[in-house]
Amino acid sequence: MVLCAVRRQLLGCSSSSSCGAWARMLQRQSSGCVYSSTHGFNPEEIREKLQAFPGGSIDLLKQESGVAVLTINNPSRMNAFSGSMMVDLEERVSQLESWTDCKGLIVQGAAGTFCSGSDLNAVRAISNPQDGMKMCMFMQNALTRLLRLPLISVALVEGRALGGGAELTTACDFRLMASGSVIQFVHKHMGLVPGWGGAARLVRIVGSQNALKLLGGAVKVEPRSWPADWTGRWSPGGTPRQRRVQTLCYSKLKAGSVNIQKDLPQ
Ligand SMILES: CCC(=O)SCCNC(=O)CCNC(=O)[C@H](O)C(C)(C)COP(=O)(O)OP(=O)(O)OC[C@H]1O[C@@H](n2cnc3c(N)ncnc32)[C@H](O)[C@@H]1OP(=O)(O)O
Repeated sequence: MVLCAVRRQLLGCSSSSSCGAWARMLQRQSSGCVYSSTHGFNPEEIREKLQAFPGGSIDLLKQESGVAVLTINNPSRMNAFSGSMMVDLEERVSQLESWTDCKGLIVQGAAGTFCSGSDLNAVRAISNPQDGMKMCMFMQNALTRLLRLPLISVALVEGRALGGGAELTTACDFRLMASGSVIQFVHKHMGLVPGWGGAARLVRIVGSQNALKLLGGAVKVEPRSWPADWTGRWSPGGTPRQRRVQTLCYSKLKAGSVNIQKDLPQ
């Protein structure tokens, strides 16, 4: 009962029926991967290969408020994803799937930057196309499950979100960018297409023409250069859902670890 009251307060519901409506609105398929054995995908096999490239971690902080914080933590490589971090991510998503009282998720990078994509050393070492494909399938599954969590998720972007880091931001409901931050799909500079499902998600967020510009031109997205629903500069009115996200972000700000006031409405 107490939990329901807290949930209602956070979601701004005035009655249990409107609370139920919110729950239904947020209801999304919380399981179900893109790739399974019917596609010849064996997660166990690729998990083992990824674990051979250690470094960094993906940390999950479950707060009593029901808001979780997922931190990409590999500062010596600008929070690039090592192989073991990919496996970590999948495990953290599983933990979030089973935490039924979780209402919100903030995805952030450690040490003032978001994520510089795949660890290039690991990418180079996974030298055959078959394993590269399996790694992409693995990350697409993990990020699809992240996006389908029945909660509100926000990518809090400080510093750079490059390559796979940019793709990760598209697996969240909203992106909130700190001053001076950049999201950039740098894949084309490396002769790559987004392998973590970011292109398909991007089309849904910004439309196909804008997605083509961002991907084909490796255009830098900066806090004030793109529409509000992309960079998180919400109008004071906003939709109810956007207001809930702002509430979540403000509580994060109050906790004191991120300084992004400049990009939020006063
Ligand atoms: C899914 C497909 C993908 O994600 S492909 C990967 C796409 N990402 C990239 O191409 C980003 C490559 N990195 C960079 O451009 C720069 O390091 C950025 C992030 C701009 C930071 O530049 P700067 O501030 O000058 O720092 P720096 O280059 O000295 O980097 C610090 C240390 O971090 C490392 N680092 C950075 N990014 C990665 C990465 N993706 N994989 C592996 N290591 C990375 C750098 O090598 C550097 O390490 P070290 O201090 O020289 O040992």
